[in-house]
Amino acid sequence: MRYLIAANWKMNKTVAESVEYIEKFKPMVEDIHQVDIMIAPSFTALSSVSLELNNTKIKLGAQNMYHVDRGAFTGEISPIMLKELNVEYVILGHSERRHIFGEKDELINKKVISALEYGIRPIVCVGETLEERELGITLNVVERQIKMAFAGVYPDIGLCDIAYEPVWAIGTGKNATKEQAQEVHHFIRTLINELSKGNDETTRILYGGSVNENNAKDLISQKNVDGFLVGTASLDPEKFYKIITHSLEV
Ligand SMILES: O=C(CO)COP(=O)(O)O
Repeated sequence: MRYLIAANWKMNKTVAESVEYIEKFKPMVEDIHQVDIMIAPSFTALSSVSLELNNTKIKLGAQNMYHVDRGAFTGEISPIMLKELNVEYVILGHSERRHIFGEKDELINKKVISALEYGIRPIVCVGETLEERELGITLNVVERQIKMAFAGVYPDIGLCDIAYEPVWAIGTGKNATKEQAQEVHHFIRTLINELSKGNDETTRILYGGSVNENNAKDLISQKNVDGFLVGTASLDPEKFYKIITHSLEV
């Protein structure tokens, strides 16, 4: 399994700041070929970052998209607009989209289907809230989110990646322990194996939620942790680079 180490910059960095980051980061990872590296900047920086990443191995991602190719959808971004900028990955169903903007499983499913149609690889985010964890329903929540996100496309799960991001671990500095992560990742691996009838060999199950240069090695050493989706720590090229190098050590 080729790991994927992905940066989700969320609503951070202007165009100038994004370009400055990439110029610093590119030479740092020039000789790293063993893992896939992806960066998802803000929509306004996609075009400039796309040019910067030309002729590098670093992949470009978007943080969201709408599922329709054009039309009267004020404020939305379509898959053809992303394709034009060489976007290869799209983060879908992030908990901030679900909880702040009210995205439901049904909409996430439409977006997954659309991304696959346009050849953009979805990274589908799932994860429980603190309340759900305390109620002991973490695995039920993750199962529902996965079954609904991939409804109608189970045989194509291998064309997607999944990020397990417990909501209580995002931006809190309180990451899941390696045991907590492994338990859910193992559950997801078994579930997608069943759903896709064994077609999931290329699906990476990423962990996200307060990943940093100090906890990355412990987390990635777990059998079913196939990479990371990093928020805060990815905003600093040195920290993001360290997370990548730790994932080369396992
Ligand atoms: O939401 C995340 C990545 O998508 C994780 O964010 P943090 O790394 O800031 O906790």
